[in-house]
Amino acid sequence: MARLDADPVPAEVLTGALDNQFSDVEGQTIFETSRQPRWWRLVATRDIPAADDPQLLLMAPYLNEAEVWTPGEPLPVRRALYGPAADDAVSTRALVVALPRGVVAGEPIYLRVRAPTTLPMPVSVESMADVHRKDLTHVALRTAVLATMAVLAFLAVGFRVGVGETSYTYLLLTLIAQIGYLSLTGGELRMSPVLADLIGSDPRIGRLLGLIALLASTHFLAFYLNLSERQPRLMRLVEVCSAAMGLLLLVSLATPSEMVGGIANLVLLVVTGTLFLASVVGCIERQRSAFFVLLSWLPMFALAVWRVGELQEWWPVSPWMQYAFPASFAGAGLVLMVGLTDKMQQLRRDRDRASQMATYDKLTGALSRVAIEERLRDAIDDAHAQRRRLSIVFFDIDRFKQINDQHGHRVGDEFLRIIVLRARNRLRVYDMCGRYGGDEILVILPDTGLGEAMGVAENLRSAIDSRPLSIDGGLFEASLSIGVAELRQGEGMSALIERADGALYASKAAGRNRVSSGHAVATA
Ligand SMILES: Nc1nc2c(ncn2[C@@H]2O[C@H](COP(=O)(O)OP(=O)(O)OP(=O)(O)O)[C@@H](O)[C@H]2O)c(=O)[nH]1
Repeated sequence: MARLDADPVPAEVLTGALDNQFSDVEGQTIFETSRQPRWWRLVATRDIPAADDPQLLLMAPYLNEAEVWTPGEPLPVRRALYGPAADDAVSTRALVVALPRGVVAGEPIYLRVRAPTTLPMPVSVESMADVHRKDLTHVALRTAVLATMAVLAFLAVGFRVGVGETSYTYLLLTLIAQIGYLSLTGGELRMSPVLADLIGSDPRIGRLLGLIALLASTHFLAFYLNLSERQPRLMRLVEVCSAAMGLLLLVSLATPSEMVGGIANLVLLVVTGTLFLASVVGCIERQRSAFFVLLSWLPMFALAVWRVGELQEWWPVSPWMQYAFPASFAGAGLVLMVGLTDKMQQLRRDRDRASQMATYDKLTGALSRVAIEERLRDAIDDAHAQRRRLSIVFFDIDRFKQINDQHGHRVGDEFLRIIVLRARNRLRVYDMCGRYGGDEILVILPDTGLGEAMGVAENLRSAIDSRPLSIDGGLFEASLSIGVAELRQGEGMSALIERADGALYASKAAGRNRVSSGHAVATA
């Protein structure tokens, strides 16, 4: 292969008069860095008979356009992925030009190539049968990748609506922009003639979609890694990069300049490096989400480095890249979707644990003060609405302070725990028991009148008084002072508790270890 760094009129080139001005190019890839049309000369090293039905292929063309003069043909064949020069008879894998007379070794084929972006275009010759066979594989692979991403995008919509989590919107935006970018650069977009006409050959659109994908995925990953809290300094760097990307996004709309692409690549490098560093640090700190990010990014990162090497011509262009790169996008989307769902589950577990802690008292397992008050409020509303009876029992351990002072807090804790356990064992399943204060316990007895409630209270008192508590091998006498009150018509929670509390203190005042009702004092 050889290249001419000029664009003379075709007649001059085709006569071979300028052949000595062409410079040889190694490998089999057209890699056009100039934005001006340039001439290429391809010379076969062996004969290819016309019977093989040979076709010249220019792979992964994206926006590149080629005019091809095959031997013996006075007029060129024009080929492009989009526009009037597109050939719908073959897939978007390559620009295909028939070589109906076959190829004779040493005979030149001239190409005039216009490349609006710097992307390598490997060249090969295949039989028509091979073109069709490989086209089928190409379409199957590309469809699998794009369909996977589309399914992930649908799932992201479902999760966004179902779970109500904003980060799914960023994931959705990332996927949509990536699908757009891939189908634009891969040529699938031409299946929609309207879209193809509208944006098909505009280099700004690819850049724009690439930037949107990058911006959305950066936002998503920063949220996902919880960077603002865990690594605020890296977050600031990511914010600066995001602002730069936003600016580039606007600029890329205004100008098709290559500079935008160059700067965008630089920002991409910085932001990728930052997020990569953040996820490595996260992994060292055993942050679950960081493992997911690393898992999803490593293949993409490795392929991006490989691609840069190709673009820098450090190594030849690999044909599998046009499948591996999109597949890594789909893989990353899948891993992140799983990772995000895992995070949602973790959040739910945390929330459940927090709610469990807020509802139950850790030491005794009884309801917390907030929870027992809430239940009492509901029970009172029900009792008033359905004209049913409701009573409460309020008890306090006698001389509990002494236990703490003489035997220590640990024994005191165990004392409290056993008393509440015994009390709960004497209650019905629908009675509710909560720790109201330090050693004060409130019991709600639905559908219960004062007389019956006094019986329950007496039962509780004797459950503690009748048998000493066994703690750490020692036996401890314990007793309860109890107040009972039945809900009166129109009475609210505070008034009811106040009456039960008053009765409790009446029990204390009368010598402890006894049950009192809202009015009278009952002796043990
Ligand atoms: N071990 C332990 N002690 C607690 C806990 N919560 C409160 N207390 C203690 O319980 C004691 C409550 O004392 P009071 O009810 O005021 O007095 P008392 O000694 O029980 O005397 P009377 O109630 O008058 O019979 C205080 O010494 C608190 O420090 C707890 O969770 N664990």
